[in-house]
Amino acid sequence: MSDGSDANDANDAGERSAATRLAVAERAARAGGALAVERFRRDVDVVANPGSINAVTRTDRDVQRRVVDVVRESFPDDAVVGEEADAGTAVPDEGPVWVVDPIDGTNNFVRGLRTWGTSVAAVVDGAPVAAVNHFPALDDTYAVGPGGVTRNGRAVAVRTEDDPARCTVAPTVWWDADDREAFAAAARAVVERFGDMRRTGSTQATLSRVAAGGLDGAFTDVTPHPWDSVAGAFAVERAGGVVTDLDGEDWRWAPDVHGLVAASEAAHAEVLDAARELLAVR
Ligand SMILES: O=P(O)(O)OC[C@H]1O[C@](O)(COP(=O)(O)O)[C@@H](O)[C@@H]1O
Ligand SMILES: [Mg+2]
Repeated sequence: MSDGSDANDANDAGERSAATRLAVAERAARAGGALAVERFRRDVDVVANPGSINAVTRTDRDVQRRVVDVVRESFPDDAVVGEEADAGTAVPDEGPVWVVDPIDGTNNFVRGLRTWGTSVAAVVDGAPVAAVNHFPALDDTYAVGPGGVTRNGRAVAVRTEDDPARCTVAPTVWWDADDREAFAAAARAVVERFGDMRRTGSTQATLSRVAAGGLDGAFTDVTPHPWDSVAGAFAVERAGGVVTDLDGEDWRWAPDVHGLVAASEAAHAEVLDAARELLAVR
């Protein structure tokens, strides 16, 4: 009869591997962020989609290369899903993959606003095991792993406020120009239900702030890109929050997942109700 030690050994090995991946994610995000912050407000070169929400800078591309180089030093054979070229765009259900957004919040980066960061998540068999969202111009680094969530090395957790009038919620991810009724409905749902609203220009920053209690919740009814959402959603969940789709089912990135509702446990039901108001305008 087993004394359970095999299962314990497997758990230990899993945690060790998550801890290794977390260390690599942090090294990679810091290396990428260091390159970006050197150029911030000095050398910002938009190379695609100037003036648009989808602007791309030379730095986005260079940072992704640097992040991937650091990951490959330790995990040369793992797949990469990333916002810029030479990477996949969908998270596979099997195997290890690194989900990379070199600069989440490129528009803020271009305009000299500080809320942008480098996001690196390690996913194994479809589930995140470690992630880092590094915001060098803010000096904030969120790390998510077996031990929970830290910001600059100190543990953080979601807020416990359950009075919507004292909650601040963010409609996030962005709605295209022909989708402004949904955007307006999202904003209306927030201002009519909650104390206040925020929009940061970076979904990873928004989700990181939910994880750390700076915001009570965030939601969208669109399917986010994995690089905009996986690390931050994992942070919210590991910080004690709840992350679902628009049907209230556990959220996991998939190409057809319907929306994202990430909130503290105390606020999630109300944030989900707000998000579901968007069903009426579709
Ligand atoms: O939280 P907000 O203000 O809706 O910001 C959302 C924007 O942030 C982003 O995460 C920015 O992503 P990129 O800068 O990597 O393109 C997008 O999802 C979206 O355009
Ligand atoms: Mg992004």
